[in-house]
Amino acid sequence: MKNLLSAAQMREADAYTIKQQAIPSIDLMERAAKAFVQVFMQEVTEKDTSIAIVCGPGNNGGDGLAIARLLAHEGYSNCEVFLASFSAKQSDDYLINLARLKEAKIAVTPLDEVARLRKSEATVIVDAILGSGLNKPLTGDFLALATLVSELNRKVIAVDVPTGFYAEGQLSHYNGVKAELAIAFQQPKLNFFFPESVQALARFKVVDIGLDQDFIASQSSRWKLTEPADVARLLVPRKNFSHKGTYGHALLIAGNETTMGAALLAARASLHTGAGLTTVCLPQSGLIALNTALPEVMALPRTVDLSIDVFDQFNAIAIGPGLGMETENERLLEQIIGLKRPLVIDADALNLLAKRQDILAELAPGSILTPHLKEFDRLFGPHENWWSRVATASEEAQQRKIVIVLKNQYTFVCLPDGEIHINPTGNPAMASGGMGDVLTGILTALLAQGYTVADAAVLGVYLHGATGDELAKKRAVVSASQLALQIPKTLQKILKEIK
Ligand SMILES: NC(=O)C1=CN([C@@H]2O[C@H](COP(=O)(O)OP(=O)(O)OC[C@H]3O[C@@H](n4cnc5c(N)ncnc54)[C@H](O)[C@@H]3O)[C@@H](O)[C@H]2O)[C@@H](O)CC1
Repeated sequence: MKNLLSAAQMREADAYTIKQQAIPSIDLMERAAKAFVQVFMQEVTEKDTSIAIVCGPGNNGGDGLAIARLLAHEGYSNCEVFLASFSAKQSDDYLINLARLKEAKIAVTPLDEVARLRKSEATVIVDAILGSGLNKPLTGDFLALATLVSELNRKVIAVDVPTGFYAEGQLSHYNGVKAELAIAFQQPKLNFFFPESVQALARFKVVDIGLDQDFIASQSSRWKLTEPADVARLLVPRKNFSHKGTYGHALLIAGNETTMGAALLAARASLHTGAGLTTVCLPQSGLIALNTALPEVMALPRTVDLSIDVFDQFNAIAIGPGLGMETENERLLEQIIGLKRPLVIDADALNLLAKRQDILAELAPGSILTPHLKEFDRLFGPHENWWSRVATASEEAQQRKIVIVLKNQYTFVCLPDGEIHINPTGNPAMASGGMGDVLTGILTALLAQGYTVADAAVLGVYLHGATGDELAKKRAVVSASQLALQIPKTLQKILKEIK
C-alpha cells in the first residue's frame, strides 16, 4: 500500500531527501521540472504550440522557470514566460532559475498588471503561480490572476497543483485556477481523490521526482493508496486438488418482485469471483429467473417461516441488493443481524438500518457496509462535504469495528484500525444501476473463500474498478452484467502478474 503523506510530511520528505542524497534543492527542482516536461511533451506534441508559462514567486514558480528553459531546449519555439511575483518574496531557487533563464536568453514579461496576460495568444497555459506552499486563501492580484487564467479558457496544465488548490482539507468555495491537467510531484495529493476537486482539475498525472521511498514508507499516515502490487500480493491462486468446498459457500439475501435483477447481478458476480457455491435467498417469484439465468447458483426461497439454522451452512452472508423495504424484510434483517455474524450490508438493508439504528448498533464486528453517498448520509446524517463524510466513515468504522466501503469514483475503504484505503480503479463508464450489486457479490465471494474482511474489501473494490477500467477501454458505457462476466479475466491478469 502506498503511504499517502500530508503536504507537511511531503516537505519533510523533501528535506530528508536533500540531506540523505546530498542533492541540493536546486537540483531537486531541476529533476521535478524534467519529470514535468516528459509528461508535458506527451500532452502537447506540436512543438510550435504557443505556450504561456506563468510563474509565481516561490518554488512552484521556480519550477515554471526551469520548465520554460527545458521546453526551449526541447525545441518548443513559441513559449512566453510571465512573472507573477507581485509583492511576495522570491525563493532562492526561483532566483537561481530566473538567472539561468536570462543566461539562456529567454525573455520574461513581468505581470505588473495582471491584465497583461489577456493579450497572450497562447493556447496552452502552464500554471506555476502557487503550488503546495499555499497557506491562505487567494486574494488580491493572485486571485485576479487565477481567475483570469481560468477565464481565458485555454488548455491549462498545472505544475504540481492548480494555483489555489489545497492538497488536503475541505475544498468548498474553490476560487483558484481551473486546470485541465495537474502534473503532480511524487504522489497524488489527497484532494485529487475527493469529488470536490472537479472544480479545480479534470485529471491528474503523477511523476516520480526521486524523494526517499524508505522515508515516505516510514511516516505514519492513515491514508493508503491501493496499488497493483498490493492486490497481486493479496490474491491467492486456486490450489491443486481443491474442490468447490475449498472456496466456500456465499449467500446473498436479495431481490424482490420488481428488483430481482439486483439478486441475479450479485449472484453472477459471486459466481465469477470464484465462490465454491453461491446461493440466493430470494422470493418464490424469482426462482424461474434465477434458474434460467444462472444455472450454477442455488436458491433458498424466502418464506416467512425460514428457520434461522438454515444460515449456518454459509461461509459468508450478504443482505440488501434489491431487497425491498417491506416489514417482513426489516424483520429478516433483524434476524440476520441477530446471528451475530459478520455480514455484508448493502442497498435496501442499509436503508432499513437508517430507520432502525437500534439494529445497526447490534451489527457484528467484521461486517462490511457498502453505502454510496446517499445511503451513507441516510445512515449517519447529512454531510456538507466529502472530507467530513470520510471523517465520519472512518470514526464509525473504528467505533463499530467494521469496514465501511464509501463508494465514489475513488472509493474510500475505511478500516476498523483507522486506515483509509483509497481505491484508484473505476471510471464514469461504470456509473449505472446494478454496479453496487456486483460489488456486493464480489465481496461476499471473497469472504466465502476465506479472505480477511480488510483484504476482501480492499481487493474486492480494486477488482471491481479494474474490471470496469478494462471494459471501458473499448466502451463508453459498461453494464453491471458485462462487468460480472469479465471478473475472471481480471483475476487471471492479476495472477499472471504474480508469476
Ligand atoms: N519535494 C517537493 O515538494 C518539491 C516541490 N517543488 C515545488 O515547490 C512547490 C512549493 O513551493 P513553495 O513552498 O515555495 O510554495 P509556493 O511556490 O507554492 O508558494 C510560494 C509562496 O507564496 C506564499 N503564499 C502562499 N499562499 C499564498 C496566497 N494565497 N497569496 C499570496 N501568497 C501566498 C507563501 O509564502 C509560499 O511560500 C511545489 O508545489 C512544487 O511545485 C519542486 O521544486 C521540487 C520538489
